[in-house]
Amino acid sequence: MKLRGLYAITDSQLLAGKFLSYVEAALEGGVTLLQYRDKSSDEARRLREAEALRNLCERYKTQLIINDDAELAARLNVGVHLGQTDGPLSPTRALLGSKAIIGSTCHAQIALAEQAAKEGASYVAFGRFFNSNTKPGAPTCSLELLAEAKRSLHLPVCAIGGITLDNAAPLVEHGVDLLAVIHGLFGADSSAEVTRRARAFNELLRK
Ligand SMILES: Cc1ncc(COP(=O)(O)OP(=O)(O)O)c(N)n1
Ligand SMILES: Cc1nc(C(=O)O)sc1CCOP(=O)(O)O
Ligand SMILES: [Mg+2]
Repeated sequence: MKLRGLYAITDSQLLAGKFLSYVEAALEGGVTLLQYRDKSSDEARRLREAEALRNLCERYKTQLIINDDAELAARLNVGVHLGQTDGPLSPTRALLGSKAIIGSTCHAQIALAEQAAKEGASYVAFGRFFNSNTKPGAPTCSLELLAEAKRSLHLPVCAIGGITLDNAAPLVEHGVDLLAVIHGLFGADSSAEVTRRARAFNELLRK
């Protein structure tokens, strides 16, 4: 499967009161990967929401990825995204199996991406590229690193951090496969606007 397109990531605060309607609006506009990102420790709610997302994703033929939590991903038989402090990649690959999508945060370091590739990552994520409402303190990454990543790695490359329709084009020009977006997608005033934005992100990646 080709991993290229919009990578929509949920945010429990931003989506409060409109969680499923906004996610469905994004799926309507086209989403290659949907990440469930919830930093709470409310296990019951996390399971309920992740199951609801899995059902939606099945309807729209979108792949669901769970942030941080390989056990929950294994329980739902979906993919996982791991940061540098979220646990080792190789045992997660063994747990989820060869077909599961596993992503790895590599900040601005090609060496981290090479290591992730060796350990079985399905894609590598670099960021942050712009000012981020969601994670203002994330380390920064340059556009030049993307071109280097495309040259030296044989995995889909994902960009994250402050991405909007107004600033995404240079990322695509530098070879990005996946645009990972929270606020620039779900910070919209209406579900119709979420769908419009999702379509427009995909349009950028088709060029
Ligand atoms: C696609 C994607 N890229 C990077 C991250 C960040 O992961 P991490 O560094 O573990 O930070 P948290 O998201 O867990 O706060 C991501 N989630 N998704
Ligand atoms: C979760 C996350 N990780 C980042 C990284 O650089 O690793 S930036 C980020 C936040 C992405 O949200 P927004 O699109 O609202 O900026
Ligand atoms: Mg994490």
